[in-house]
Amino acid sequence: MYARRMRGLKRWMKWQGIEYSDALLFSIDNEEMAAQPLSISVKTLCDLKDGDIVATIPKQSCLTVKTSAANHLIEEAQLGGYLALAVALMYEKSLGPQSKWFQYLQMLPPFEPIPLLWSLPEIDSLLSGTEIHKTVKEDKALVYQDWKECIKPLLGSDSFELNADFFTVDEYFAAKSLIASRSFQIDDYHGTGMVPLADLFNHKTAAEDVHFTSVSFSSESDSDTEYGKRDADDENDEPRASDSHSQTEGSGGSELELSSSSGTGLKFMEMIIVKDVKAGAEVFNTYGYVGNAALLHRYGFTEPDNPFDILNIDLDMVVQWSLSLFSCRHCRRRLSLWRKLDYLGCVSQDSEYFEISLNGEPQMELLVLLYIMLLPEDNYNELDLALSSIGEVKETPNLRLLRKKNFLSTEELEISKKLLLTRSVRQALFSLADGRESLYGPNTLEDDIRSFNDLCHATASKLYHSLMLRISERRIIGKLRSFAASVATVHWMRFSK
Ligand SMILES: C[S@@+](CC[C@H](N)C(=O)[O-])C[C@H]1O[C@@H](n2cnc3c(N)ncnc32)[C@H](O)[C@@H]1O
Repeated sequence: MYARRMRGLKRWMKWQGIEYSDALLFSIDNEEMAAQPLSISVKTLCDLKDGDIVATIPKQSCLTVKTSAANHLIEEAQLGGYLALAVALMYEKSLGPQSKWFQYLQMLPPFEPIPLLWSLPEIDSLLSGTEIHKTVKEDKALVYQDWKECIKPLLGSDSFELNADFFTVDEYFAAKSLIASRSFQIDDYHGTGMVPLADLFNHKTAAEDVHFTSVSFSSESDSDTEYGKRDADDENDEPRASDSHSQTEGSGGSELELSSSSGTGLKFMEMIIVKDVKAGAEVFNTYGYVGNAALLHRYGFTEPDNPFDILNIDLDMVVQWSLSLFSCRHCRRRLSLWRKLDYLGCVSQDSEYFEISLNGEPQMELLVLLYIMLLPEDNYNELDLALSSIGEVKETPNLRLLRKKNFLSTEELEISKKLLLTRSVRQALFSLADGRESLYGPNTLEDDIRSFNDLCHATASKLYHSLMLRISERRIIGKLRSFAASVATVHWMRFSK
């Protein structure tokens, strides 16, 4: 059945002017597993060389708000962002064989089993403690709210004549999951859309084989715009929050690696090989330089040993730790002194948090906060006085240590970090590690690893990926403990001069 649909898709791509190399093989990996959603990968039948162009995709063949037959409806209903694209997708599905994308839609999975589509008990049992537990629950509520406020009213309207069966809340969640896992930012005019062929490539972290380039008719070499990679520090690499229309854009769209700032003049996108690929191998794209939390959140899978994994500790947890040792007044004053020194954690929506890197190193801001919380009262008063003085501020050793300008050079930063790692700060890091670990519930890391090793990936995909995420995060907690156990070797001399 799938082979016939695949032939239909290939014929359709030809009609649409989508050209691709004969070397590309679209392989259905799990055809015999009827209960599983279809899984396609792209392989190469012969050696591919760096620079080979393996596909050309006209933008007109992409399913976007601009190209969809739902364009007028979407404009009239004043829908925007990913919500509008979801309506376009649902609308095209509702047209059946009348849709320009019928053969393309026939090969799409009905949905992608990303956590947004998991039941609440599944989310609570599989994701608790992980970086995405709270976000996924919030996403679920917001997506439902979007449907109720923006899509449901369209169903009762005579002017739109929508087939309600294709616009149910379940269909909306399904459309959101497909957009999250396989939409691309095309250009300013088309916005985000579904890009046939490009969305068949699987992801490999930081080891992709193809990039995308937008090509103009007139001057190809001048106007090429690279799409393949994001900068490692691209802020879009984190799950994002809403835009103007929908509050749930972060959960709805991922913008796979095809983004462009190009204008409307560029009519095609090209897929270019960026490193040699041997015959028979899979050809991978990259969906961005992101850790397992973001991969699971947006695309429904994780990777072992992901170098972009990270762990966060909420400011709330630090405050709770502090309240377990000190009075409320103490905590408030110390926190405000930390802010007076111009410190801030990472901020996302309504939460403030600190990052712990893959190798277990806490963000400098966290070390400074712990140090201030634990300062003896005399030192705190001295520091507070120095900061409150009008006119010339009296430099004290602590002020010199804690001022942000000391962290500008790598050498000073490393020295400061070691000085901040007093015995009590290290003890505090252990307590925070314990607190963060307790969020995962009663199962230990060893229990998780044992369950993971006993699993069959193919039949227990949700459990497999959620365990992979828990294990990746808990290993970082282990490294945080090792970091806290490391002994500082720098002396105060430098700062007390
Ligand atoms: C853009 S599609 C890629 C093509 C897809 N395999 C298909 O069958 O159409 C993205 C989806 O492919 C799957 N996928 C991509 N890369 C993967 C990987 N490295 N490991 C597991 N699943 C992956 C995930 O289900 C993801 O949501």
